[in-house]
Amino acid sequence: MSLSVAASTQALSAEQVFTLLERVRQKTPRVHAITNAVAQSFTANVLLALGAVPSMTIAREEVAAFAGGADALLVNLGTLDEERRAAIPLAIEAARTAGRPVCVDPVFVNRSPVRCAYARELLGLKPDLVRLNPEELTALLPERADADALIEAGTVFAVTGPEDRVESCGEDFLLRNGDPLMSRVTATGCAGGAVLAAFLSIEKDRALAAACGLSVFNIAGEIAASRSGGPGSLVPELLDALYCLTDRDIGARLKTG
Ligand SMILES: Nc1ncnc2c1ncn2[C@@H]1O[C@H](COP(=O)(O)OP(=O)(O)OP(=O)(O)O)[C@@H](O)[C@H]1O
Ligand SMILES: Cc1ncsc1CCO
Ligand SMILES: [Mg+2]
Repeated sequence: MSLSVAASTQALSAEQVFTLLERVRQKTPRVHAITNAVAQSFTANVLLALGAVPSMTIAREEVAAFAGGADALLVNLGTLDEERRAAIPLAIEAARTAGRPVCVDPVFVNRSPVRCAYARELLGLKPDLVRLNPEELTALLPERADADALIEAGTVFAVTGPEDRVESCGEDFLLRNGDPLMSRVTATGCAGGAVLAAFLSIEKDRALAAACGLSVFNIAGEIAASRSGGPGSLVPELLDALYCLTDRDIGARLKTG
């Protein structure tokens, strides 16, 4: 399902992507990630390799302080247990009050009506960005008009898979970096959501931030795949590639438009 309400798909320059990556590295934003139990460690390591700082607590007594003091909030529904259900609205309210971007990853809403209903409530809070797969998008927003209304209200959608689309009320981006091996390691999408949160914290143009963040993550994934023999070695190679990523890497590999 395409969401596009914008006039055209924009190209992205390697300079734009590297400039935003450098801003992330210079600012070292803290991303508070309420993420699933499977993704936690990998997500924290991806943020550190990127040059950001992770915090991950889900304790209801502390989560507002952590989220309110962070530079961005990621809410991932992959293991939506009681503790996370309680923490998520507290964290969103704290991040909103502090004026920080809120990113939502509605993992597996296509597999659970209860989770889908919860995720729709979160959409009512107008997150800055929603990152998801096409199947999750179809389950979450079967009516095109509902998706369009959210986009018009300012939420950006980052739909990932073999190709990635960033859809917004301004510019749209079509991104073609990444490697199929990335989908053979769990939580690459989840960790990518944390990267997007970091980029949204340093750039007010959310669609541009999302496009640059996805490009950085997927170019690192491509480099990692070229150096690894399979999913096991992809993980450390991805962390190393993200940490070492240069303007030349981006210039040589960026595929957009
Ligand atoms: N076939 C592919 N070719 C290139 N890049 C891919 C491919 N499949 C996935 N990716 C990239 O890998 C990353 C993970 O995307 P994917 O859509 O698989 O996430 P996901 O299913 O939400 O993952 P998870 O839920 O396990 O975290 C994205 O950055 C995406 O662009
Ligand atoms: C495998 C799995 N199960 C719940 S979350 C998760 C990580 C990928 O989304
Ligand atoms: Mg996912």
